[in-house]
Amino acid sequence: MAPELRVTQVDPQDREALRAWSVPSRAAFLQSAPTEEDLQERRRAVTGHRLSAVHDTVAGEDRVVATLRTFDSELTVPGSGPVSVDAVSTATVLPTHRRRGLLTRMLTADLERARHDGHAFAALIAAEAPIYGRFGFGAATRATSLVLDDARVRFRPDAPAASGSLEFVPDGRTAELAAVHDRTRRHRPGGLLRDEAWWQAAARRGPGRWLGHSGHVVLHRDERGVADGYVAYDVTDESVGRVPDGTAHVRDLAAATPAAYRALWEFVTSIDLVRTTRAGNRPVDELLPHLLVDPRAVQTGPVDDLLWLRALDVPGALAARRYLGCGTLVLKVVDPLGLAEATVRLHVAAQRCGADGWVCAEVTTTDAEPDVVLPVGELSSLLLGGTSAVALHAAGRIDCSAAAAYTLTTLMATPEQPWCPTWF
Ligand SMILES: CC(=O)SCCNC(=O)CCNC(=O)[C@H](O)C(C)(C)COP(=O)(O)OP(=O)(O)OC[C@H]1O[C@@H](n2cnc3c(N)ncnc32)[C@H](O)[C@@H]1OP(=O)(O)O
Repeated sequence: MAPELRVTQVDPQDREALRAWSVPSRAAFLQSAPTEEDLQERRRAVTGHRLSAVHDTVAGEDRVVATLRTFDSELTVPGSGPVSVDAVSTATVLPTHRRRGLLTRMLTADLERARHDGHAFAALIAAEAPIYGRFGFGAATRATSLVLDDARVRFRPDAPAASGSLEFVPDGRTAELAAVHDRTRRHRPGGLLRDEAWWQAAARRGPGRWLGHSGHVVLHRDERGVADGYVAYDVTDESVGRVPDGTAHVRDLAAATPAAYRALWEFVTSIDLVRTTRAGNRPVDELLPHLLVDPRAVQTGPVDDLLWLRALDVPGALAARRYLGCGTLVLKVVDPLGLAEATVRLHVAAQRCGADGWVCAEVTTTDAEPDVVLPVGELSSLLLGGTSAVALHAAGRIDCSAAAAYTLTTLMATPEQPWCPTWF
């Protein structure tokens, strides 16, 4: 980085500093300069976050030319619920300053800090797939889209029955939605904490927001009146003449019980004047097709990566999750940034089994000959159970025998595919 460039930390409560910080972050994401309202909202959203800025002198003035935002969050890992994670976002560089190493400088400094602060993981959503592998991140969750032909959606007689009740949620009333999400995000690997600021931002409307301009939220309650699911959806109308042709766009659907899951999908696919239901960012192993008489009423795809993970402490990351298989492997983890290099023995024995079937691993550093040599990004993409070690081995990305790749695949496997429904 050129000597005239300086890195500072920005206080979100400093109005002018936040305005200067917001210029590159909006320009790089192809948005216009921030309005007063944008700034107010941004301040609420980033309070308590770490904001880095790179400054340059441009036409004699000090200007922010690059940004990075990180904050402490929680990530659900297989079998053991949420663990702390360094969440990385708003990595932006003005187009006039790209490819001069500014992202590299900000991100490596933050990862070193996060490692020092005791985080075993960092996580981000990558704008483009080629950017973050060099920093030791690997794609750890995938997501897909669904298109439903509503007229063909009929539930099988053996599907869980819909019980309980449904109600529209008035704008801004997010407390019960937050409680439902908090219940559901703890079960599937890849779930992330949504804090109060996330829900405050969700309550506001506009283009690109959770609910867009004209979305609705419907809450499901069980028979005792406890909220256990919701669907947030937007509707567009493509009707021509008197032939109704509306589309419901599911923005978010969370269900803590099978009854809520069925009731919410049944509701959103049976709205009058709506013929098609679309849903984005859904898990790749969505249950819905299995519940239908005609599973082809649901068209699935394309599938894309979503959450990228980076182990910062290899023994800590392996010990944080639980396992369903058993076996022993020595893993040598290579790290391009030198932050998490380690050789560890991962031992999962059946007798360490918990009541729910998940097993704690014994993870010890060792100087034994490794069974598997792998880059930290590849390890990170295996950790939530969404990537096959057999596939990485076949692609030449991890160095081991076919038998060791198989053992690693069975050790890392999870009953449900990891999924992250939360953008940040
Ligand atoms: C977590 C998030 O916030 S994701 C959002 C990322 N931001 C965006 O997509 C907004 C638009 N893009 C940008 O602001 C910038 O181009 C950034 C942030 C992606 C990259 O910033 P830069 O300062 O240019 O990156 P930097 O110079 O440190 O590049 C490091 C390396 O990554 C490579 N790289 C950087 N961006 C990309 C990319 N989009 N595609 C492929 N390679 C890339 C560079 O070529 C360089 O490679 P090298 O070391 O082999 O020379």
